Amino acid sequence: MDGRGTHAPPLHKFEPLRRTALNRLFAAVYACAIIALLYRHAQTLLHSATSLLSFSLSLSLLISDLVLAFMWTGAQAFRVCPIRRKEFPENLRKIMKEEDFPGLDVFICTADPYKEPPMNVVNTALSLMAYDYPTEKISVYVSDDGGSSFTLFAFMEAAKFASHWLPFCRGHNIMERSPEVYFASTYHSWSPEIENIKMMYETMKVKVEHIVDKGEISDEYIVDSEQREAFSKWTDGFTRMDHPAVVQVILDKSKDRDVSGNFLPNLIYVSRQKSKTAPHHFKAGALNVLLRVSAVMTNAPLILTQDCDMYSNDPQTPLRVLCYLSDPALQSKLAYVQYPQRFQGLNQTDIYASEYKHLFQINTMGLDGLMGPNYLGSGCFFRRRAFFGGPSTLVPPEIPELSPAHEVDNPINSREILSLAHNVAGCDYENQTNHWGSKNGLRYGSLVEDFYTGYRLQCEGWKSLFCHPERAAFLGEMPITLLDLLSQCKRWCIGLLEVTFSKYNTLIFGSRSMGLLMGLAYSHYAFWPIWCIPVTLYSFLPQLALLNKVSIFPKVSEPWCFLYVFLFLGAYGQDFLDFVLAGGTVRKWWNVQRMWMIRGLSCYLFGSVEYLLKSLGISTHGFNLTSKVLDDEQSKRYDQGIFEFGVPSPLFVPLTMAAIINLFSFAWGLTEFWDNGSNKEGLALQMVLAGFIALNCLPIYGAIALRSDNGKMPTQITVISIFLSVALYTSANLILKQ
Ligand SMILES: O=c1ccn([C@@H]2O[C@H](COP(=O)(O)OP(=O)(O)O[C@H]3O[C@H](CO)[C@@H](O)[C@H](O)[C@H]3O)[C@@H](O)[C@H]2O)c(=O)[nH]1
Ligand SMILES: [Mn+2]
Repeated sequence: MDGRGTHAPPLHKFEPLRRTALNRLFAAVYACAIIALLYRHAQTLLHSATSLLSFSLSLSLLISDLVLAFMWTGAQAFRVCPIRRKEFPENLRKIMKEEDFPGLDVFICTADPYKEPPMNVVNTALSLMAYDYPTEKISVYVSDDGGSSFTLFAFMEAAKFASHWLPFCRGHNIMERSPEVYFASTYHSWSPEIENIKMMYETMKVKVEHIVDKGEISDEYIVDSEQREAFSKWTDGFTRMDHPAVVQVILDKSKDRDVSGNFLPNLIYVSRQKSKTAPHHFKAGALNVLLRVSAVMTNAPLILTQDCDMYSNDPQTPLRVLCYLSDPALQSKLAYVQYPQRFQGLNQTDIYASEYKHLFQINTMGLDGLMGPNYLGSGCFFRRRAFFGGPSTLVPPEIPELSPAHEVDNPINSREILSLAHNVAGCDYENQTNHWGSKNGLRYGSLVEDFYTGYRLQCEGWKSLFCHPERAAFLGEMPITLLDLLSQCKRWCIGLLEVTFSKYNTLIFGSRSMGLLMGLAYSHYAFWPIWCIPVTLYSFLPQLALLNKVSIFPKVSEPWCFLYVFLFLGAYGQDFLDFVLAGGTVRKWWNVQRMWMIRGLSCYLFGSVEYLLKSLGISTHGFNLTSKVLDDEQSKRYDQGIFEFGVPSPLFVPLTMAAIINLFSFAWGLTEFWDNGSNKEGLALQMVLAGFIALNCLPIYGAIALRSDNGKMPTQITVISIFLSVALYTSANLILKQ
């Protein structure tokens, strides 16, 4: 299983996870249980055909369980053969000379100087420029969709700072190469040298933040004519949605040196042309522009795509990638090596489950044993060639300069190169052919361009790999308010449905191109938002039935009851084990299952509805950027593990209604009939379910009734939810009491 022959030292290895055999056995047992359940549903449905009411009740339960069964089936693909890899970067230099390392073009995307403060973007860029990799092989391209001169200014400052920072990092062999993180950490000793570089950093930070606050770059900050010329592009008519392309070489590796005399990597600022009339395809469009601009300027065979908030936490990261890329056995079909997305600043029990451990770590290991993980948008090293057709069918770009095989022979700052770079960053450029976004580059048509692009590449026959070292390779940020998190998740849902309802449907097209298992795995995600169907139905139907003493689950004395208990405990239990074995804690797992319920009642639901409205042409939606700015008060509450509502958003309404109805039905059940009721046995499971959901809703009750801070549930939402709950209860009464 070694990556090399027997003589050379190994560069990587992998081993299947030990639980695989048990997983398969359990899947077989659980599948039988699901079939039994469906059989029972079919029976009840036939018997209930007499009354419309009981028929629709049974039908709703059947639909819910069909969705659950479908999602379960998809999830099995992740459990068939999960593997864990390990690489040995220390052996790399024994096999390869540094001169033979491939060039690396790093792409960083940013889109708004207010939601993504330039200093954060700069920190990310510096951490990547300081990789333990030959500097003359690195080029960092920053895509600024915010078209902000402040971001350009910040990078001009960062370039000066880099000439001190890069040699400093290498000299001291530090791990945290994001200056902000390094200076905030407390475990290094202090020396005059460190004090000095810290001062430099602070001065730069103050300057950049001052400019962003003030909203203009005053003359005193512009030091030379080159800078003046760069900023002169920001004329009066320049807005973020309408402006010409700006491509600015800030550092040129052929002439800029750091303070110790070594070359600095290339650093290029790109703000693609925008026009109100041309679609810009959000991040996918931005990355395609970088793909072309970088092709013209450096055309490195290796590309790292990175979100602006995901800084490097380990300078060896590109070396690990080389461990795979240099393996001739993998080379020909390997499109990308994906690192997991991991986050910093999450609170202790991760109340919003923003770690997405299943999505980013557990399931990805499962996919790794099949054809490879899906693309996660950030922390991913691509082979440039993968963007130009399948492994054996090259789809050449319209001009030879963009071809992955093209060798750049002009200096990046030459007039020819710059003019071509501006040309390929134009908003009409892609109209020449309609290959971009469909056959070349990142794929258009979905708000989750990462998921969609990885999927399409794998359908073309490309493979991918998951690289998951213990020390996080990158650390990023997740929203700290519930609304931000749910809005992000809603955007993902809309994007996923766009894939589901395209001609590249993951079940049909996906299974045909990649085989059933991969098709199912991708479908598990593409159909993600339909979780809202069972979650919503199970949060309301059994409870409303309970309030009317209508039994919808088997009696506790019936054998069928065991089936329900087994299905519930089996699913939750296996999920729990998966989570804990991947290093999670019990409290975190509890929060994950809670958030699953919350998302089912909010973003999955609203995402599906919004997608529907959009398909009918009633509304439109775009890429609402996740804010990376922290509010002090909110941060404090987040750190204490308190849910943040605060904003009156419709997303909170179904959730609050479910909280009210479950509590009410559970309490009513307890007091009304539990002592002397007639159908205790028939209603017991409904009681348990209502109790379980109410337990999950504890933070919501707190937010409604006990809190007075700004993050509590807004009164409007409480009032609306009570009103709607009463309406729901009354109509259920009328219908069920017929
Ligand atoms: O028009 C746009 C919109 C976004 N971005 C950039 O895209 C990145 C991701 O945006 P963010 O608001 O942080 O979205 P998230 O939901 O946190 O990102 C996740 O989901 C996205 C797909 O929805 C993927 O692109 C990301 O890689 C993945 O981390 C950021 O660097 C943005 O600057 C652009 O460059 N142009
Ligand atoms: Mn993000």
